[in-house]
Amino acid sequence: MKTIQFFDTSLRDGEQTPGVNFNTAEKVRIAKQLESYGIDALEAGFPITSPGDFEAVSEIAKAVDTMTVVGLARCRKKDIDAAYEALKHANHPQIHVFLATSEIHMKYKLHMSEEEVLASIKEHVTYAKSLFEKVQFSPEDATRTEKEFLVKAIQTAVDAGATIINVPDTVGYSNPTEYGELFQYITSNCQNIDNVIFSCHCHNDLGMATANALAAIENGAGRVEGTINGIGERAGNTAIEEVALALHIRQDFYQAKTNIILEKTKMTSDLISRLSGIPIHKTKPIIGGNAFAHESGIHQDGVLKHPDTYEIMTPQLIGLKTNHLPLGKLSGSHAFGQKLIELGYTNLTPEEQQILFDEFKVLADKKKNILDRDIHALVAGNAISTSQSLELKNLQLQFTSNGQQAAVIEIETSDKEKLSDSATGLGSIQAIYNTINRIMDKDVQLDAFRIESLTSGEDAQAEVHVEVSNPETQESVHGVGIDFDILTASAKAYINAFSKLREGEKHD
Ligand SMILES: CC(=O)SCCNC(=O)CCNC(=O)[C@H](O)C(C)(C)COP(=O)(O)OP(=O)(O)OC[C@H]1O[C@@H](n2cnc3c(N)ncnc32)[C@H](O)[C@@H]1OP(=O)(O)O
Ligand SMILES: CC(C)C(=O)C(=O)O
Ligand SMILES: [Mg+2]
Repeated sequence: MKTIQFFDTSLRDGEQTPGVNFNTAEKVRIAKQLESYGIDALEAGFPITSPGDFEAVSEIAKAVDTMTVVGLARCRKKDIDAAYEALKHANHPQIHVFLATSEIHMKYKLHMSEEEVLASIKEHVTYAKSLFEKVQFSPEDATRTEKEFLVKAIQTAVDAGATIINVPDTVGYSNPTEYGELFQYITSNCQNIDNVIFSCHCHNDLGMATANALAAIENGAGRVEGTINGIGERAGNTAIEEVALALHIRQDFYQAKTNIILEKTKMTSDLISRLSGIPIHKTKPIIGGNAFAHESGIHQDGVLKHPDTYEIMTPQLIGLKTNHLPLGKLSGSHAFGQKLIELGYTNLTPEEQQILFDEFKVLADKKKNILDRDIHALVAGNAISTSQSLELKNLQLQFTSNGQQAAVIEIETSDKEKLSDSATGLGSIQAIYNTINRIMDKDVQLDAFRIESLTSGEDAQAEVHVEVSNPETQESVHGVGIDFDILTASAKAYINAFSKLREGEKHD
């Protein structure tokens, strides 16, 4: 089985992500993490670009032990000298020399002819080889380069001493079929390449960076360049964790292994995300927040019965503790029942569970994320409504911005009698409470009103507490109402208090 190497460029191409700027200490920390993650070679920077980049490459060179440390250089002697200086303390130094070979780049950017480009490659790779044992050459914009000329450029670099040839899809233009064929074309047309490692470097402009890297591997690439979380110039680079996991999970197909310690994937990804300030999209493969989350009922039921039904890898494989079954409107009774058990509601009868499940579905239609506290509230709310003799059946409000508010309310008694009426008030809550007073034909006194948000977010559930007293009997009761809507929760709390007053009257 072949071994595929990983060349990480999170600190060089990754730092070309607009807005990303790692300081030296952060870069050293990342380098150490990448070494422990099993990265074979780390492009620590482009030393000529600034004193800061030079210092970071030097510090990483000193800090890293077994991993190869790479410095980038244009085909300019001063760039190669700077890389040499920065890497002089590295245990395993490597230089990466590049020059664009596509007609567009040669004509408009470099203002160089094909002959000048070939001469520059020969001169600078030869010079790099006089200072470094490991020399990598990249024909920038290879995938838009005329193929015969690309082979000439690569052959020139190999003849001058390059032992690693990287084939960049600089602008993310290629697709897996073409990119794979390009590796076939290069390897069958270049000479003396027995000891040359071919490497791929893809950008994600058309969303094909991972697929292209895998196509390169299928066609002879022994090394993959990429970044953690796929950060990088424009739409980013190949995400190393995606290729590493694809090779692992589909070893049957790719017949390849890597040196990556997969269990460190999540912590490595988290570190890059934290220090780069680039959050990971929820649906990002492997490391996105939803990668191991199952929301729909049929999937949740399957995963509860056997995770393999809907998971091609375990969360533990990438260093996560567990998968996640978020509850939402598409969840089913199995997942809901499992959540009730997790939260300690183990004594519910099947009928009680069914009532709660029906209420949960109504809530989930209104609320995007159902949190544990929502379930607690649901159970608590249900306990309130099943124990009370009055239940809110309907509430309608008419709101005017500069006048009296009006409410129409229907209440059902435990004998299934429906009572309804309407009233106005200065505010919506006063209108609701005046209406309930009319329905109950009693003027009680509202002594206290308190509202709490049970969960966070715009769609949080509200819990309303009221203290109500009967002036005739001096009896004082506490009522509570829980609902997604504040005004409904307020009505429920008041009705709950009335239920208690009625209970008290019955017992007198
Ligand atoms: C595909 C990639 O990701 S390539 C890497 C991109 N990374 C960066 O650019 C890192 C940050 N860059 C920098 O700090 C600066 O661009 C530097 C220090 C590298 C160069 O700065 P300057 O000398 O001011 O030049 P500037 O960036 O404006 O222009 C680039 C010059 O390099 C030349 N050049 C570009 N690529 C190469 C190359 N591979 N070999 C030789 N010369 C090159 C350009 O033709 C241009 O030359 P010119 O000044 O003769 O026209
Ligand atoms: C420097 C080169 C390899 C590069 O980043 C690219 O071509 O995308
Ligand atoms: Mg690049």
